[in-house]
Amino acid sequence: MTGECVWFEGIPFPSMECPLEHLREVQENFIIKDEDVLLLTYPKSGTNWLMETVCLIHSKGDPKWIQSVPIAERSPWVEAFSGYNLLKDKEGPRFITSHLPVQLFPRSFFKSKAKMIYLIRNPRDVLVSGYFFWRSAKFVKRPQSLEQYFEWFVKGNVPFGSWFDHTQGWMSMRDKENFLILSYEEMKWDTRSTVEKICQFLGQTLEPEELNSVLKNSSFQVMKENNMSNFSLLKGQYFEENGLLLRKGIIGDWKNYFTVAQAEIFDKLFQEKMADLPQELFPWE
Ligand SMILES: Nc1ncnc2c1ncn2[C@@H]1O[C@H](COP(=O)(O)O)[C@@H](OP(=O)(O)O)[C@H]1O
Ligand SMILES: CCc1ccc(OS(=O)(=O)O)cc1
Repeated sequence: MTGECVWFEGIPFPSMECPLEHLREVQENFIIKDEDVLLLTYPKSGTNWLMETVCLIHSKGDPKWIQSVPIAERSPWVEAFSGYNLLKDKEGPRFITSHLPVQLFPRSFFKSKAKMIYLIRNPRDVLVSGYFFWRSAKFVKRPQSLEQYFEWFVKGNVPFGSWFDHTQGWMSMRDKENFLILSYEEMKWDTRSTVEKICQFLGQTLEPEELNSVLKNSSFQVMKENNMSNFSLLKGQYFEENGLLLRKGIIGDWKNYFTVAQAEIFDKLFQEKMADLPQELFPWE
């Protein structure tokens, strides 16, 4: 194990980019503007795919921006020290990414009209994706086995805390007109319709060939080869290995890893924790 997490309000955060004083500063003093677009996810839900898609929609399918500027500079993570510094002086509409749970998000946001997209994914696939990702990261407590990570995940003892609490928290915004919920699964099943939905939400129109270019340039294979988007620039400082962000990009990989007992524990937990939300919100269930 290298880095440990820092704990803020009962939740573990990556130690390197999210020191305690910084998380407090973000919550209390960062100003969200009405024209901002917020990309909100629990880690490993397809955050970077959504970022790439939104950037390409913004550039009307022209890949120049995504091929020349690192993804973390195009839509910085506000809770990351470096992201915050990029964002705070930026003029005009901003894309802002965040894994923060709703109760720790900048307070100014509750009074703003900023558009928010909350992307969810089957937590079982989130768990497996997270295991392979965090075990190579230098800035969190690394799991030694999937069995260990499963135990941590169901207790919420993983970076950014409990998936269940994160999802419950942000879902409380779901009746707001500036809040769009998407799922990784619908993005995979019908990427074109999902991109059209995002365009409509953002008030952006695309010509058919522009839409085709968005789809092509945000595809798994093209993103995997784009060094501005595949985290290869972070190898060394943040990660031991390359290729962990765009690992498989499929639905249902958890079935290759969970034991029968783990699948049963997870089903029970999901039912207990999410029973009060409409089940149509979770297309994988
Ligand atoms: N263009 C794309 N198409 C499909 N899946 C993508 C994708 N870009 C990233 N992903 C998947 O999203 C997950 C990473 O999520 P995040 O960006 O939130 O960290 C990874 O899942 P897997 O580890 O299951 O492959 C990754 O493969
Ligand atoms: C803010 C720190 C952080 C942690 C993990 C990240 O990767 S991913 O979004 O989960 O792929 C990015 C930033």
